[in-house]
Parts: sequence; C-alpha cells; structure tokens
Amino acid sequence: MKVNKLIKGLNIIETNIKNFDEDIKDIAYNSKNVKDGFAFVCIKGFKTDGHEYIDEAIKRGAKLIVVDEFFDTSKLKDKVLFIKTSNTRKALSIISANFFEHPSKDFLLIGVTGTNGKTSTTFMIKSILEQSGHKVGLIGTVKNMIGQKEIEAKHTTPESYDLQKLFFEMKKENVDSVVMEVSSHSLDLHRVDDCDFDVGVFTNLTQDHLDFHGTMENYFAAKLKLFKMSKKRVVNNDDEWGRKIISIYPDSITYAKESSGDVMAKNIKLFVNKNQFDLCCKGQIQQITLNIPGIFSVYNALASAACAASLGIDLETIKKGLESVKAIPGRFEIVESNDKFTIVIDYAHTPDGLLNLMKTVDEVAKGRKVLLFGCGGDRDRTKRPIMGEIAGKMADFVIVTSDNPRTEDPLKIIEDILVGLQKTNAEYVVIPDRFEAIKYAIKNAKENDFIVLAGKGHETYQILKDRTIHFDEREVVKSILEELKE
Ligand SMILES: CC(=O)N[C@H]1[C@@H](OP(=O)(O)OP(=O)(O)OC[C@H]2O[C@@H](n3ccc(=O)[nH]c3=O)[C@H](O)[C@@H]2O)O[C@H](CO)[C@@H](O)[C@@H]1O[C@H](C)C(=O)N[C@@H](C)C(=O)N[C@H](CCC(=O)O)C(=O)O
Ligand SMILES: Nc1ncnc2c1ncn2[C@@H]1O[C@H](COP(=O)(O)OP(=O)(O)OP(=O)(O)O)[C@@H](O)[C@H]1O
Ligand SMILES: N[C@H](CCC[C@H](N)C(=O)O)C(=O)O
Ligand SMILES: [Mg+2]
Repeated sequence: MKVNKLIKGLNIIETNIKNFDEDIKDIAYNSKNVKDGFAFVCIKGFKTDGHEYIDEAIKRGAKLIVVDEFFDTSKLKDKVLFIKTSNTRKALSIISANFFEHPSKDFLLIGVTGTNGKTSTTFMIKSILEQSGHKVGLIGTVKNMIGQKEIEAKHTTPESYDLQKLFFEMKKENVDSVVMEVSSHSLDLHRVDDCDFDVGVFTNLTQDHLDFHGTMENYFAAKLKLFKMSKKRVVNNDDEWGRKIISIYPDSITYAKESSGDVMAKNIKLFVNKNQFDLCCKGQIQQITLNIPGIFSVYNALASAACAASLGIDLETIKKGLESVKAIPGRFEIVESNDKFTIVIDYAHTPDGLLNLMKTVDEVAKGRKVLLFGCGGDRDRTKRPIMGEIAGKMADFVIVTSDNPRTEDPLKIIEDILVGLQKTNAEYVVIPDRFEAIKYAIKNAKENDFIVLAGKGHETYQILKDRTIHFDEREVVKSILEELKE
C-alpha cells in the first residue's frame, strides 16, 4: 500500500518521507516479524521498549519506522524512512485499519464488554445471529471463529494489527456479522480504536484487574469508551455501573432480572444441567430452556436477547438461538456425575464470578459444596482475600490451590487468599499442586458431594514461573478417576 494511503489520519510530528508514493508491504509491531518492505511500529511497553529493536527491524528489511514522540530521530534520518507520532499504539491501530481498508465498516460489529460474562454472551449472540441466517465471526478468550472454522486466540481482544487482519480475513470469507469480546485492557491500550462498532453490550462491572487500572473508576472509564464508540448500546440495568452508562446514554436498550428493563427474565428455575425462564420483550413472552446452567447465564442470555432485539430479530428466533447453545467450554461444565458425586469445571476467577457460581451451586447441590480454587499470579492481588472470604462463606469445604502462578511464588498467592478465608469458619486444606488438590477432592469425596473446580475453565495449561505445562482439567479429572478405579 502506498504510504500516503497508509498514514491517512495519522498525527505526524516529524518525518523524512519525501515521496509518499513509496510502497509498504505490511506492518509489524514486533521486530521479529519484520520482513522486507515492512513498516515497523515501535511501542514502549510494560516489559520492554520497541524502539530498542529498530536496528534489528532495519536488518530484517524494515522500510518505514514509526516512533513515539519522545524518541530522538537524529540516528534514523539518513538510514530509513521514519514518522514520529504522538502515540504509537494509536498509530498502529490507524495504519492497520488503513492497510486492511477498514473491514469492520463492511459488516455488523457487536462488542461485548464487562468483568464477567463476555465469552458466554458472545457465544449466545453468535448462535442467535446464525439462527437468523447470518454468517458470523467470533473473537474472544476461548477461540476465534470464522463461521465454523476455529482459529486459536492468544488474547481476549487481539492487538489492533491482528484484529484488523482477522476482520479482513472474515470479510474475505463473507462473514456479515462479527461478535467480539472487548477487554478493558484493549480499550485502554488502543487495540480497538479503529473498529466500527454497531452495538456495544455491557454485562457488569465488579472488581478485577485493579493491578492494571488502579481504581474501579479508571476501570469503568476504560469500559465506557466502547459505548462512546458504538451506535447502539445494550446495558444491564441491575448493575450499578450499568445504570451510570444508561444515565449517560438514556436511549440504551436495557435488560434486567431484578429491576426493570426492555428485556427481562421472569419465573427463573435453576437445575443442575440447565435453567428455565420466561423471556419478556416488548409485551411478548417466550419460555427459554438454556443448556448453560447458572444464575449468571440468565443474565448473559438477557444481554444476548436484548442485543438481538435491538437488531430487529424476533423473539422466536432468539429463543431458537439461545436454546441451540449446547455448552460453552469450561463454563459450568459438568465433567463427572455419578452415584456418589458431581464435578463441575467453571472459569470463575473474580469475586463476583465466584459468588454467583456458588449461589448457583447452593441451589442445585444435594450434599456438601466443595470448592477448589486458586488465584492467578501477576494479576490483581487485592481480589485474593475477597475471593478467600467468599469461598469460606459459600462452601462447606474449601481446597486452596494454584491457578497460573506465573512469575509469583504460589505459596505467597495462597497466603493472600488465606487472609480472607481465615475470617470465616470454613473447613479447608491447602494443596499447592493443582493436580494433587483435585485428586484429594475426588479421593475424599463424600456421598452427594458437589465438587467445583473454579478458575481454569477451558484453559489447557498451567503457567508456572519458568514454563507452561499442559493442564486440561477435563483430562485431569478423567485420569484421576481411572487411576482410582484400578
Ligand atoms: C498489559 C498488556 O496487556 N500487555 C500487552 C502489551 O504488551 P506491552 O506493550 O507491554 O509489550 P512489551 O512486551 O513491553 O513489548 C513492547 C514492544 O516491543 C516489541 N518487541 C518486543 C521484543 C522484541 O524482540 N521485539 C519487539 O519488537 C513488542 O512487540 C511490543 O510491541 O502488548 C502486547 C502485544 O500486543 C501484549 O502481548 C501484552 O499482553 C500481555 C502479554 C498480557 O498478559 N495481557 C493481558 C493482561 C491482557 O491483555 N488481557 C486481556 C483480557 C483480560 C480479561 O480477562 O478481561 C486481553 O484482552 O487478552
Ligand atoms: N453475567 C455474569 N455475572 C457474574 N458472573 C458471571 C457472569 N457470566 C459468567 N460469570 C462467571 O464468570 C466466569 C467467566 O465467564 P465468561 O468467560 O463468560 O466471562 P468473561 O467476561 O469472558 O471472562 P474473561 O475476562 O476472562 O474473558 C464463568 O465461568 C462464571 O463463573
Ligand atoms: N483472562 C483473565 C482470566 C484468567 C483466569 C485465571 N486462570 C488466571 O490465570 O488468573 C486474566 O488473564 O486475568
Ligand atoms: Mg472472556
């Protein structure tokens, strides 16, 4: 693409480009991906600084270097084409959208944000859209999808270049609607700046990621960006932060279970493997049987139904779409149910997620509620004691273990959890090795135990200090059951 087309809309502070007809072959934000004729965008990150890799990028054939305003360009002047701009994360988004010719303008784009429920809601919206005849793209934590084709996801919301490229591929494959998770990190780090959102959906806002955002107000401000960018807004009126969005955008389409909303759920019945409720929208009612258990799933179904209704999809199609979601990987997934006990895997990894999960367990468990969980390393530390306290209050027996310790000491993470757990009278054990912890839960199971393995959901790995090991809880449970049979 010609430079003049590539840099349209870019704030240029300084450049040595004279001929804007020069051709740029592609863009890279990591020097290791640079090839001949590429533009390399330097980002000062949290771990390292992209500007340190300029020489490497030039060696690999970079033709244009995009640098941030603090960078001294004197060394680049006679070496390579450069542009100095005020924010290279923003620049990466702008030039990537230009390079792929703004694909998201050509299809319906729905962004889902909130602390919990994004993945689940996107799966449900996808199903409803497919039921009404659309070819749908999905972008999120578990995987990306183009129709039925699956593509591995590295992030919940990809970096701007990867996102625009994925949009481009989706457009090439005739996708007419895309539903994506929009994380608060992506909103703050300009990954989604140049997306043309038709609908923004808000699930809820509760504590998480305070390591990154510092305060709930900053966390909310990041989320709010999506609603500024969207043409329509679909918002949870039962959530206090949702109500703030509604007060800013009174034309929002609202949903609720407790308060009032354009779309509501009534007569909710929870079962161990499903839930049933009346979906009420614009004076019409449909009884829904949702195969994803959990009281929280009712909220996600409401968000999805309200989003679909905002697009003019009728209630009967919405019902069919919701009912065809058979399972969402790692979300209240029953992995074992025998005469003695039940084992459920769930991705709850925030205080509110854990509380809602345990409220559902409370409704459906016949015997003891056994909760096994840990907290991620290099993530919000302040949520750990809160989760410990919730665990102690909600479960009959708690097994404290590890969940992706990353660079932290697993025992220190557990100590943080115990600060909250020990405020309660809960019975508990600490078993840092997650495999051994699960084995303990199964080996010591009592009649009618309801065993919940929380935090890892669909994940197939455990991130340790020096390596990542394969760890799929579904396989782990199976192998322990086999071993104990022998
Ligand atoms: C805090 C955060 O989000 N960081 C993201 C950010 O990293 P960064 O800007 O700090 O990058 P860095 O590692 O310091 O490197 C700086 C620059 O040097 C470049 N570089 C680096 C090495 C080299 O040899 N050559 C080179 O050019 C890098 O490509 C980068 O452009 O940009 C990187 C590239 O896009 C991301 O991979 C990285 O995600 C990290 C790994 C991460 O863990 N992110 C999580 C917290 C996250 O984003 N999570 C949310 C979901 C959260 C939720 O559950 O709601 C998500 O959307 O996935
Ligand atoms: N609407 C909700 N309200 C509260 N908790 C929820 C809700 N939906 C899901 N959860 C809980 O949060 C867990 C994760 O759900 P989901 O993956 O849909 O959320 P997410 O927002 O995509 O999470 P992530 O930020 O990791 O991408 C579930 O396993 C469940 O325990
Ligand atoms: N995507 C989220 C959830 C991870 C869940 C849990 N398994 C952990 O590692 O903390 C995060 O990165 O914060
Ligand atoms: Mg998700």
